[in-house]
Order: sequence, then structure tokens, then C-alpha cells
Amino acid sequence: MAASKAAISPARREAFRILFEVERSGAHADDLLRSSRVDALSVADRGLCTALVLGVLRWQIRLDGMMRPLLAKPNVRLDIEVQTALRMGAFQLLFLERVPTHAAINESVEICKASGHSFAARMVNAVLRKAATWPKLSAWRLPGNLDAKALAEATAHPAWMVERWARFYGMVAAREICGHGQEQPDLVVRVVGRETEGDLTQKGIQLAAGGLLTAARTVIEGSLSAATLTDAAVRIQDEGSQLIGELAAAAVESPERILDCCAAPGGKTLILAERWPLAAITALELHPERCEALRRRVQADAEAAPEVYGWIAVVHGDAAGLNDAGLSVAGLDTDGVLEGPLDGFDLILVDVPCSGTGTLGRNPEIRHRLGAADLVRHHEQQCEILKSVLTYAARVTEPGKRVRVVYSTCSLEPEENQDVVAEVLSQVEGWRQVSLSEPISRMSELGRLTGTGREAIVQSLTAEGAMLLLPGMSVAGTGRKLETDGFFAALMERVV
Ligand SMILES: C[S@@+](CC[C@H](N)C(=O)[O-])C[C@H]1O[C@@H](n2cnc3c(N)ncnc32)[C@H](O)[C@@H]1O
Repeated sequence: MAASKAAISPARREAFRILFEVERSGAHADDLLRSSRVDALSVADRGLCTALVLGVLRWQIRLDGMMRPLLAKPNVRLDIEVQTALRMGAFQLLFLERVPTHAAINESVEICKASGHSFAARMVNAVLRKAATWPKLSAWRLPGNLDAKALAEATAHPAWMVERWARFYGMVAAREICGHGQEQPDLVVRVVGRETEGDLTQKGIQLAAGGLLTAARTVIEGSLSAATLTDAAVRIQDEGSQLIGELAAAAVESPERILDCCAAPGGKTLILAERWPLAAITALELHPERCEALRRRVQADAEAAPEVYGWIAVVHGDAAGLNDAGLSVAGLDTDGVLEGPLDGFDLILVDVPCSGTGTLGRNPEIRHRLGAADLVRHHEQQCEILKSVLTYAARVTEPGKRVRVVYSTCSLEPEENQDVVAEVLSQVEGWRQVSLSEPISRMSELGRLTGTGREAIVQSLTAEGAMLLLPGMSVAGTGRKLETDGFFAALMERVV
């Protein structure tokens, strides 16, 4: 329910609306923060709104744990509106140095009333007055010597998640992952076209070199509104995600036909197009709305930077059903520019839907929704997609022709990563896993990796030659930490 009283500042009103929606409908905060409503706020209000939304979601487990004992009935589930007003108030009191105590408390009380929950206003007021006496957490530092459960509590992560990371990757890595999950990730962009960096500087946006990739830029000053993004052909995309696109692009020396199997919103499709403007790219997406949005995006980007786009066909279809249905112009809803049959691919990217546990800094709400049982569901869906793609690719490719497939996720969970690759390779004939070292060397030779980028990737290679980027990890010999989301990529090829 919207909170609309004038006594509530626009930033807090919008933050409340987004947090309510995230909790009620399962929407992603990141999507809602990029809406035109947020764009319409002043720069300062946009900053406060973003800090409130992401901060509350990051610290929610800890905030709830601190406030629960103050409630008359600590185990009763509060209405979302009341719970959200409490979380917003407590977050401001504990983490935001420049928000006056009275503003944090009074506006939370007003939000509670304006959302139709006047009966809870006194309780919200009393709990937040108590919270105002607690020591600030804004200079938060992780204490040493924590076990996984204590680490989870200190960093507001679910214990089951942290216990798994500690088991798979060790306590040092678990600490780094959790620490990264509590920080605001860098805003990273990819600037496409020739004069756009200069355009951005004129608009007050300052960029610095990327950490891993020479084509990436970190925004160090200024605010990117939707208008800036459209005008300047600049795309917001985490560097880890850009890296997967770059790795896929470097997996085959000179691909002519590329299939991007799970393509929307299109970040990696557009990198493939940028790197191989002469290749015919088919971007497949299951969900009609996401497919339509991708089609519009491809069109807009091609108009903004025509020199880097060749042939991209956006196709609505199911990667898990490829082997039965195949890809055909007639059977699928295409953008009408297809020529010839959709087969004979030499490069395929399978960027499957996943739990997203590598992206908790950017998408903090994932930790509140995901359960251990969801990993089983993801694993089954991922195996189904990869198996369908490998079987289909082998069937439609001429004998003797090499096909390479990059499988990727933004998950840190073995069930979604190497377990999927191993299980599917044990079920299909004629495919093997190969090391990513060759595409990495190619990227290095082409000057696409920074020194830190090369170190980070080499350090992240598994025994099978897959890559697992753990967010927050220290990059050996550079004194730097990995600032990107976590990603997994594995390369497979058809045995010829
Ligand atoms: C991780 S996202 C892909 C991100 C994208 N590659 C990018 O870089 O922007 C996974 C996408 O796969 C789509 N998807 C899910 N199941 C699918 C299926 N069976 N076939 C095709 N696409 C699917 C989802 O709707 C979602 O858009």
C-alpha cells in the first residue's frame, strides 16, 4: 500500500513503496530502483532512496533480530507495512550518520499511519526510540575468529547459506563473500560507440578504468539516469557479467553463427554482437515480455551505435525444448529479419536462470527468498536446458564441425555449476569439457583483460578449467579485492 502523506519525504515514500513491493510480490529491488518514478526524484533523493532500499534488504535479518525482543509478541508476524516502517527507521538510526534521529523516527511513524496502520504507530514510535539509544553500526567491521553461524549473524545472511560457503570454499572465502554482500557494489558500465565517454564527462559523469576488463568503466562521480543511458549508448553491466560475455566471445576464433540461449535482458548478447559484428546471432528467450524487451533493447542499441551491430535475431522459444522442437523461422515468433534455417551454430552461450547467490550485494533480497530446496529445482531446470542444447547442437551441426558451448551462472552453488556440467556430460555422447585457458589467453592477447583481471581469472580456474569468481576475493599479488558479482563459467566442445 502506498504511503502518501506530505510529511513523508519523497525519498522515503518511494523507498517504502519499493520495499513493500519487493516483500509482497517478489519483485527485484534493482529493477524497481531503475524505474521512471525513481528517475524523477532529485539526485539527493535518488541517493537516499537507493541507500534505504538496499541497506534495509542487506541488514534486514539483523535489524529484525535486534527489534524482535522489543515487541509485545516477538513471534507474531507483523503486517508488511508495519514491518517495513520499522526496518526503514532502524536502518536509518543505526547506519546513516547524516539522518537526524527525529526524521528517522517521525517519518517511519508517518509512513505507518499513511499506509493505513495507525493502530501500530505508537508501537513503531516506541521501538524506534529504543533503537535510537543503541550504538551505531555505520562504522561496521567484521570481528575476527567467527564460526559460520556467527558470521551469518554478524553479516545478516541466512546461516544455511554461509555454512555451505564455509564448507565448500573455507572460512576466509566465506568471510569475503559475506563482506561483499554487505557493500554497495561499484556501478560499472560499458561504453559503446566512439564519442560517448566525452559526452558523459560533459554531463558531469566521471569514469575510471574497470578492474578486470579494459572495456569496462567504473562510475566514480555523477548519476546515470535513464535519459543519459539512452543518449550515450552506455550500458550498466556488472564486470563479472561483462566478463562472461567476453569469455564466450573469445571461446571460438571466428564464429559465424552464434546462439545465445537464455538471452534477456541481453547484456551478454550485446557483447557478443560488439565483438563479432559480422556473425549471425540468434538470441533465444522463453518469457514473452522479457523477449519483447530484449527486442526493443537490441533495436535501440543498434541505432545508438550502428558500427558495432550486425545481425541479431531475437527469438521467442524454449531452450529446454530445443531438441524436440528445434529452432525454425516458421514455428517461432521472430523479428522478421531471419534468413535461412537456425542451425549450424559454432558458438553457443547457455546463461541459465539460477539462484543468483553470486549477486547478493546487488540483489540483497535473494537471501530472504531462497531456500536450500530451491537449489534442487534450479539444478533440474539447468540440467534440462544444457542437455537439450548439447543434444540439439550435435544433431544440427555437420559432422566434423567444431561447436563450443559456454555454460554460465551467477551462482556460487556447486549444484548449479560444476555438478550440472558433470551430470549432463555423463548423459550425452560426443561432448567434453575443455579448459577456459585458451579463451583467457586470447582475451589477454587482444588486450581485453587488465593485469588484475588476468590474475583474478587464473586464480579462479577450477581443476576442470572452469571459472568460479568468488565475490570479494583477494586477488593474489595485486593487493586488490574482486569487486564484481560472483560468476561461474565452463567451456564444452563437441568431440570431432
Ligand atoms: C540469467 S538470465 C540471462 C541473462 C542474459 N544472458 C544477460 O546477460 O543479460 C536467464 C534468462 O533465461 C530465460 N529463460 C529461463 N528459462 C528459459 C528457457 N527454458 N529457454 C530460454 N530462456 C529461458 C529467463 O527468462 C532469463 O531471461
